[in-house]
Amino acid sequence: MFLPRFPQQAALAFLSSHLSTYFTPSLWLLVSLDRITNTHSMPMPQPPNQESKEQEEATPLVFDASVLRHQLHIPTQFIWPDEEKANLDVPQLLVPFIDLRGFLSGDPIAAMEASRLVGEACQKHGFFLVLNHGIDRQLISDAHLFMDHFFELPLSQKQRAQRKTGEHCGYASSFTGRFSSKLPWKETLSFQYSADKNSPNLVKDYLRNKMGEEFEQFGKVYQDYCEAMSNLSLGIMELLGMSLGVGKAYFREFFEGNSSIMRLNYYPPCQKPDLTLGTGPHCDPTSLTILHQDQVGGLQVFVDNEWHSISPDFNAFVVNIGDTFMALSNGRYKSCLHRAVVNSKTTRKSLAFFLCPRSDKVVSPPCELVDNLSPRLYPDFTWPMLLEFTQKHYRADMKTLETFANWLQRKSN
Ligand SMILES: C=C1C[C@]23C[C@@]1(O)CC[C@H]2[C@]1(C)CCC[C@@](C)(C(=O)O)[C@H]1[C@@H]3C(=O)O
Ligand SMILES: O=C(O)CCC(=O)C(=O)O
Ligand SMILES: [Fe+2]
Repeated sequence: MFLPRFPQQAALAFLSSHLSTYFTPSLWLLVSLDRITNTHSMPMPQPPNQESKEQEEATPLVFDASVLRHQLHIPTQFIWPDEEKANLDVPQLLVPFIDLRGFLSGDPIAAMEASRLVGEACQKHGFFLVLNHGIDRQLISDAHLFMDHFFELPLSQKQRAQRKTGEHCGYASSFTGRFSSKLPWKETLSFQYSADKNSPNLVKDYLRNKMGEEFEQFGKVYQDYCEAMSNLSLGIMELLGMSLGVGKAYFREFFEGNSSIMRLNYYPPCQKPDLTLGTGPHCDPTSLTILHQDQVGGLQVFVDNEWHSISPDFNAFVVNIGDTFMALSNGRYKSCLHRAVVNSKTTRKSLAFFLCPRSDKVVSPPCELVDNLSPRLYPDFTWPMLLEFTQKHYRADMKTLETFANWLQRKSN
């Protein structure tokens, strides 16, 4: 557990300056060499898990689903250990369907009821579904359609947007250059969205610049989709604030001008779906995830010591709490372990919007959520600090927040 040792602001200033020193390019090189040679000579605590080392050692291998599909044996890097292997036939999770129609039209009674249901789900496992969310059906269909166009392009064209090591945006094919084992059976395209008024076309410009002029329309669809997701998440933040007793404006204001991540997940069919995983078990390090899955199904959530599925529903978004919101709520609301399984017949797609605070926002719970009975569980941090942790030091899993908090604490000692 985190025990504050300094006044909070001082601790944060100390940690951020330490972190930025740690990552100046020349020092970063030293740190990398230090990791490779394992001499541990740097005065900083070492990153806590395997992945930083894996990132150095990964043997690039190309994930080309159209080739792999015809092989009898899948490469060993894609085979997950027995204790993590997928079970495709699991019971369904009982998650509440929360109808947002009344809340979105300003009905205070409907808002109270929606916030009660949201609060109940977030204390238990952090997953719920929203219906009548006000997002245009055509926009959702277009977002899926343009995903098909993108992922069906030849590899060389998708690689125009190739994601570089240490970066979280771009096209990644199974993370073959990033990790060397437990590779996910998927391709992804991720990009940054900003709700800041000064960056109204970030998504559109990024996609057009990377992919070419002919991707103008493609960029527009995802620009609009991200904007719609950002607005929906601010509404959900009102419900979360009401349910936690801090008022509806608190978290909405915290996430205004958010700097979020949009990710397109594309899972090709796999001849051995019981040996592999599309996305490994993890808790999202981000604040709130709004997911739209196609009709195929594959999302599983670990509740009451058992994996459960969440069935697809075109009319619903799956919403879940991430580690950053768990820290903001001082542990009241749970960020829950989940994964995505693949199947042998059909490609599966999902659209994930990861709400993240603006980079200068300090993640620190409101005073109403801290008292003698509920002391601070996590140190102050900013989202870029946690993001950097997941991209350079630690492969996100079920323990990301705990490991990050301990890492920060050791750094501050
Ligand atoms: C900040 C992030 C890291 C990952 C993407 C995301 O934007 C949110 C979730 C993270 C992830 C999906 C959790 C599972 C492992 C991971 C490597 C993946 O399979 O995609 C994670 C993402 C990452 O790029 O590190
Ligand atoms: O594809 C899915 O259903 C889940 C993906 C996921 O958990 C993620 O991208 O963080
Ligand atoms: Fe996730």
